[in-house]
Amino acid sequence: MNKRSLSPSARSVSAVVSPSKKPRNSNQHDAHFVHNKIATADNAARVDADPPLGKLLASLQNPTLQAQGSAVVYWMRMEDMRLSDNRALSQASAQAKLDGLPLIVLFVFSPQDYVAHDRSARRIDFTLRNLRLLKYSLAKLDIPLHTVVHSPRRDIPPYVISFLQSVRATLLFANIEYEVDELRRDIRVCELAKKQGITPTYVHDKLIIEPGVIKSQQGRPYAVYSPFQRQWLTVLNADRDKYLAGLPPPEANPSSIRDHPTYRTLFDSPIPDHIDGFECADRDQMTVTWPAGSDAAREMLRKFLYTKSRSTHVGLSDPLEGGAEPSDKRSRALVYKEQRDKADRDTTSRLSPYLSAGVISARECVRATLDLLGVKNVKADRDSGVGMWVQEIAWRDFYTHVLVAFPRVSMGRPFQEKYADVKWETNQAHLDAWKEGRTGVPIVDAAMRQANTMGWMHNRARMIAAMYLTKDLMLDWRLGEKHFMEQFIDGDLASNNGGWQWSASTGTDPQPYFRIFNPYSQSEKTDPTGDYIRAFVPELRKVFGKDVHCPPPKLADKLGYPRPLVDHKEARVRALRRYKTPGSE
Ligand SMILES: Cc1cc2nc3c(=O)[nH]c(=O)nc-3n(C[C@H](O)[C@H](O)[C@H](O)COP(=O)(O)OP(=O)(O)OC[C@H]3O[C@@H](n4cnc5c(N)ncnc54)[C@H](O)[C@@H]3O)c2cc1C
Repeated sequence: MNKRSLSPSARSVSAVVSPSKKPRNSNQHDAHFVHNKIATADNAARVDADPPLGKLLASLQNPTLQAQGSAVVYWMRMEDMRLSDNRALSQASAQAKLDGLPLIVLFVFSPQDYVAHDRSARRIDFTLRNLRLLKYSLAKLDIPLHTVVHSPRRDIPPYVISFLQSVRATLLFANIEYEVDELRRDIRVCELAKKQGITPTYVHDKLIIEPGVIKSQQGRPYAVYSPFQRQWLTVLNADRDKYLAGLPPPEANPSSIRDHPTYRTLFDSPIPDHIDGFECADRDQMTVTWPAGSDAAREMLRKFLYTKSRSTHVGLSDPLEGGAEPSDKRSRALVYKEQRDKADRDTTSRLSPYLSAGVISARECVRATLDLLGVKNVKADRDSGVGMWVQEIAWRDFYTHVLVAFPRVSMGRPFQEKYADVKWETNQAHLDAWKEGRTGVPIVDAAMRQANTMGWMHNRARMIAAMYLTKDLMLDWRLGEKHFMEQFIDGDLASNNGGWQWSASTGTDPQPYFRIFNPYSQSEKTDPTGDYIRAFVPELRKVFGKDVHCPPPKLADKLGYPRPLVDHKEARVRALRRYKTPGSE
């Protein structure tokens, strides 16, 4: 994401809304690091007119032939934390074998980027936990994983080049990160590499179909999901082997690398216990609820595809723990269409942290649906459970395509500029109550407390909580976007921004502003048993029936549960007025 230093006139989101607290992720590397959040409309338009992915791909054209080095480097990033089915790693390994060279893996921690991206301590800790497993698996293949904490972030390109020089490597492989800052960083790496006789190779890996392929008849990127998804499916099934091919893990290095005077020390590089400023306060709970590693991710995928949902797994729990009955007809995947909007059971896969960190590939998820159905063609229809689930994977592709084609969305701008002037409230007390789950609307409070305890939220709950912040409390969607990133273990800029702009009715393919969720009727649909609310809102643990969705004032007072911050009907009228004429009171 590129939210920093977009222009001298770029403003911080806190300035538009209310004085915000000191950033919780400030740390010793970044005590003076300030990142601006909202680009001017002109600057955003300039970046949209010439998106940086095109520049990166152009700078990879016509590489000059380089003298062979002594090693090949794969630069692992936060989104590709697995060994198998990893395109850049696989290509790096194949090249190393071809050239008879050792393979070295590099990982650069960049605290300033974590601040700029509002990364949560949970997401950073998940990265560290995965890296520990990866380091172990790589070491068994005699492949060193070299890690470094690097600040300031603007110096990462020269650092990476100097690392390659220090290990006498002339080939660099990496998977593309699609956020603006990261693309600009990689363009700079390419510029420096050219001067130093190094050939970089950047490949598409994150998505099923890479950005740029799915276009409208006019050759433009889609800003609406349904036609995007239809074409996505056609393109995918027309070239299934290309888009879904699995790739082997890297081959082992010769064991002699461990005696090599330069390379042997790379094996000693430690995985830090934590990154300063990102200490994960509930690491133990996170470790149980979101176990690290590709094996855990695969087991979660298997359980989703082949076993039933459980009411015991609403909140913090071990997803790998037994108890789920194998079911060939009622597995979560097969009844996903009917059940996915229910938050009172583990109806969805809960794979988002693993997909966001690349612990499992989206390709593997889609391949697994083919095995489940025993078919060759990918199904992504609205009539079947599995088809609906594949549509969610397509949403993930869609939002990253949007980010690449319209980088403005990651620069704090609404996709629809006409809503840039919508008048937001300035109310720190309301914002705090929303964050802490004290709005007096049980489904919203359950959702927010689920985020606070699990670092994750059910999709429908995210929509309800986001819609409530923006339409009922009339608070700026960028505050919610930032808060989710700071809380979630699955924080992904494209999906989070897409989800927020959809809910705030400012984005591509948004919920129209006049369709405003009624949180009480949403609650009855999303949590028909009330188990979700009772799991996260202990004040209401003994309340059943309709009251749990909307406790009568006297009951709420007796239970010590807050009264609603705003009246939904009145808030709705205010939102309609302000959206209809942006700028009006
Ligand atoms: C306001 C808001 C913020 C969000 N922030 C994030 C985020 O930071 N990271 C994130 O991964 N998802 C985000 N989402 C999308 C979605 O809520 C989560 O992906 C989903 O809840 C994860 O649960 P799951 O893995 O059980 O999903 P499943 O229902 O099992 O879906 C499978 C996978 O499809 C993808 N997916 C599902 N729904 C969406 C969607 N609406 N948009 C994009 N991809 C989707 C995810 O990778 C998910 O793991 C957000 C949605 C909203 C409304």
